[in-house]
Amino acid sequence: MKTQLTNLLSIEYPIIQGGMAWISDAELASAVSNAGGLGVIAGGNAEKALIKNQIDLMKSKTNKPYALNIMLLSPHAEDLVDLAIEERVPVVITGAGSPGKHMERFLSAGIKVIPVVPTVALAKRMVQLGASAIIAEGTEAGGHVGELTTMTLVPQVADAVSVPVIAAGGIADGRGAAAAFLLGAEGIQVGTRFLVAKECNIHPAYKEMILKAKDTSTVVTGRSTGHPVRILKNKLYRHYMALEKNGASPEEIEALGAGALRKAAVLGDMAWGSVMAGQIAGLVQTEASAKEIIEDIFTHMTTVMRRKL
Ligand SMILES: O=C(O)COc1ccc(-c2c[nH]c(CNC(=O)Nc3ncc(Sc4ccccn4)s3)n2)cc1
Repeated sequence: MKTQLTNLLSIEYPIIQGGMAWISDAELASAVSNAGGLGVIAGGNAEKALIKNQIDLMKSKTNKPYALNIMLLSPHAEDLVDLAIEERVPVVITGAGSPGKHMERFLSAGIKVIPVVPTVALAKRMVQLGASAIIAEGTEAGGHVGELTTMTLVPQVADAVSVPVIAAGGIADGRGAAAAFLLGAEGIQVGTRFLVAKECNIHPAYKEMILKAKDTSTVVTGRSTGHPVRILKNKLYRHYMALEKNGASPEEIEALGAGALRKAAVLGDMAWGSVMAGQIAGLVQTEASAKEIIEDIFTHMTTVMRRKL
């Protein structure tokens, strides 16, 4: 399927795998890239050496395009900016902040930058700074989220910028993909459904929790600390709510989240880990390979579009 995004990135399908901290490693990313999408290695809060290993592994597993996702709240973000330039990473995706101060260095190194944004204003600012495309991520997404829904954010960003827009948040099958393209997107970003990809190395308990999730299984915590994050409801969530209700300080609440995502993804602690997932988790019912997931989404999308149009 050709779109402005597949042309820009030289990929076969207009799909980007969500860069999920502690989850999106070279095994998942290379499977997605080899299947024709854009595989993404997540920098998360990891140190430079660990991500360099993942980039080396990626280069050994695929010669297709891929991206490094740099989470700008990370204390190691500056190091990962250096690493992306040193390793000549083809695409950098940024999240949880504005990559403005790094844009010139990325562009000078020939790196395509695709910021994730939660608002039109940020999208316009990023394009002015030289972004090659924009991921407009709705509040339906897992992890760190803005306030606007995908349905409302995507068409407004598409009207506001001249570069390709990728829709993210709440997309897991052909219907979501069809909706995204009708809203003006040139591609989609999918995170939650790739959590149950066979090549995704999260703890089996995490996958089980995604497969059992319902429409109302997620909630956004941390609005009071300025870092709203969508997670599956569990004991950690109920403890967050009790702290917020009892007037705990933002520092106390933030402290609860430190290392909580690793606790969920690596250690499989579904009670006290931060089990990040999007609202579409309720639609994710079966495990499959990254290739099967990608082909299912676009086959389903073609069927839906033919039937409806
Ligand atoms: O600088 C400004 O004006 C504010 O700019 C932005 C504000 C928000 C965003 C944004 C929203 N969503 C995304 C992309 N998605 C994400 O970044 N999702 C994430 N999930 C888990 C993460 S790790 C984390 C994060 C917060 C607290 C604790 N841990 S990051 N970026 C992007 C830019």
